[in-house]
Amino acid sequence: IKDDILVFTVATNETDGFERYIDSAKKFSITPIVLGKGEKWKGGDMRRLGGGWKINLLKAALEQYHDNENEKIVLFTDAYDVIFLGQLGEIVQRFKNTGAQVLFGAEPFCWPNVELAPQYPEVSKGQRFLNSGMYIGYFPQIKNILNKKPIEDTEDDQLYFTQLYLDKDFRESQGIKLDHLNEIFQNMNGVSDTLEIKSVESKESGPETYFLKNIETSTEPLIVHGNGPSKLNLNYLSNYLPNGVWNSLDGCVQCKTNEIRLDKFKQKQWPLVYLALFIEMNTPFLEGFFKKINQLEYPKDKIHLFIHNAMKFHSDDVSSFIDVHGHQYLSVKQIRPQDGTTEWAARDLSLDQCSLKNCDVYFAVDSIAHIDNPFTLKLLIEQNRSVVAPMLVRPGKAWSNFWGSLTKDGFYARSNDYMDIVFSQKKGLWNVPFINSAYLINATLLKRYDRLKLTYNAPNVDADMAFCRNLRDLDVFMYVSNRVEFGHLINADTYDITRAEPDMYQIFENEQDWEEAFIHPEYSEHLNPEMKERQPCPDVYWSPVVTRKFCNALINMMESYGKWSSGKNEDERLEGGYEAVPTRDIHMNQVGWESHWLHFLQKYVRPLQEKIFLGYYNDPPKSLMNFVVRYKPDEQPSLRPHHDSSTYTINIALNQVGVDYEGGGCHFLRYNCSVTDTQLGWMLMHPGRLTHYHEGLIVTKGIRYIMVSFVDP
Ligand SMILES: O=C(O)CCC(=O)C(=O)O
Ligand SMILES: [Fe+2]
Repeated sequence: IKDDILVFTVATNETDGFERYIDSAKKFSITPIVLGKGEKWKGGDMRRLGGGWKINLLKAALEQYHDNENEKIVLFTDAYDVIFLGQLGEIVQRFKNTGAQVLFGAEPFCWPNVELAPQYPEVSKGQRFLNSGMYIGYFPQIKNILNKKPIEDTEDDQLYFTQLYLDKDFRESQGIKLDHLNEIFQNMNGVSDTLEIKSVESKESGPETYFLKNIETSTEPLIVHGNGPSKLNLNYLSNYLPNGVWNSLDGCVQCKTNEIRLDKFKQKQWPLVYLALFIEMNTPFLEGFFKKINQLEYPKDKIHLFIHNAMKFHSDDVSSFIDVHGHQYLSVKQIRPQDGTTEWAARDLSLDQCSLKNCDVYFAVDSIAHIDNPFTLKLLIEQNRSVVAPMLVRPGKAWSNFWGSLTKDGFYARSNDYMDIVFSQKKGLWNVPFINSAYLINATLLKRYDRLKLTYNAPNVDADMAFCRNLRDLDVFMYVSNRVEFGHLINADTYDITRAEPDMYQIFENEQDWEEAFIHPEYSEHLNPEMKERQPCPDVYWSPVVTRKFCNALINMMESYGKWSSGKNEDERLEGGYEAVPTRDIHMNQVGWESHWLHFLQKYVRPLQEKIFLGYYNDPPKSLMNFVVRYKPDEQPSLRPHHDSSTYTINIALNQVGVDYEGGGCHFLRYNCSVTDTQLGWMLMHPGRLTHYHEGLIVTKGIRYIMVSFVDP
């Protein structure tokens, strides 16, 4: 016969923790009776004392049952920080095996009154002290315990049970025992280190099975309680437990519950979004940032836009984005650097604005967060969680927008699975203690908690640290998703805005973005051996390498620096102090861009060279002469015939013939062949000596700029 068993819990709010509790119960077909639902919590401050109310609620709930139901079993657990890991039948079986009439969970701390510790019976193994978050017992004994003496709602329930347990006569008369070895109940506080998530391979080809193992007591507990500070450890466990929420075959299974599908609705009915952008630091590639914001696949007339820009340097970027795209949004609110608003105040304000506009979701994106996947906003909404962040990582690095774990004082710590998640070896929806840079918040949260509770403001901590701490305190789960790729993080650490064209200097720190901005979109096709390079003159090869943005930036770098050489033979920049065929130029090292240029040579020019001049390898290529030449009718309009001191020379056109200047080009005397229709961003590559005696043709109007390198001199 089926055991007659009642499962009770107390939960006033349907928090994320409560939902998780219920989900875990459902997995094992357990239907807890939820006491206190919708009521105002009367049990005092749970972080210190209180909880007497839980006793009173259960006492009242049990009144409807008859006293003679001797075989009825009552199981009580907390809700927000508890998950079931096993079948009720198994729980009851193990309970019966203990021989106890009532079994409480045990923990390593004598709490709330440590002075009672000596009164506890000693144990040789496991946990010595009573914890009241989980207990199981026969109905009559449970009733006896609950009715033993009155307790105020705000008095401490654990103290109540502790006192009864320490009364030896009462304890023995009611058959009260503690689950010292965690056969059923695992309270985590203080013993998280002894807990391991284990998995066993399936015998068939199915996914592996997960269970919790206490390696100290060698037990596999059936209900786990992340009491006190251990609730973050429980959050970590619950990414894998109970079995079935995640496995390596199917990825995340649990993440599919409660999802919504926006395509089922007309766009008019899609959630109203409050999109809040934050530029709190000078940020490389902000243009790319805005481009990706603009490309989000979501109706702009369903988006209120908010921008806090704290950086004067970016004022023009922000204005031009708003000028061009602002009108498409439902509304635009802008806070400028001159307004002097602090980060936390701006963030708090944006939450208030979201509520004011009656938004359904709030989406914060910081300037370092590049949302490359245009479906990100839609996917995050469809994920339908209280708070969910798209995982963003610095490309190739372990630096991301979430923390897997926290130190005791709330700083960064790495979880066991952090690297697996960051490098997407494991994909899923992960409950983590800290997120930043980009995240979606369900606006019902903003309605539920006032700005005192849900604020970015706290003394001596960063805004995002303060906010995440508040979320943790409110039992709001923060998820980070790497179910698909969403985007990446910009590294702003070395960004030096005192330079002209600071983005150009980011070739090392933000390679991917640098490439996107500055490398010609057709460049990579030209690496293909099948692709024949254009050859305007014998052994002069012609390929696209850099973008217009690159060309403009390089010219601007040089013109801002402004110290063009005199064009005389004497040149103190050179080792020999002498240049036989001088140009008016500026060297890369004069603008602090030599190492960047050499990297460009190695990464982008060398592969083309290896394809074009077969059998010549020199990696990394060397080059002492890297410079931008300026030809001007009234300055130096041309360059007389010469050889270059190079194995091969590259010559990139930085501006456009017929538009920016007239005349110009490069003439190869041996072949009587000229390249005069040079293309902006395209590179000429030719041998430097012997066969390729050449000259720079006369510029008759405007200014011609080229970028020249003598490679492998
Ligand atoms: O003007 C040109 O395209 C040729 C420049 C050149 O040969 C050089 O700078 O060495
Ligand atoms: Fe030359």
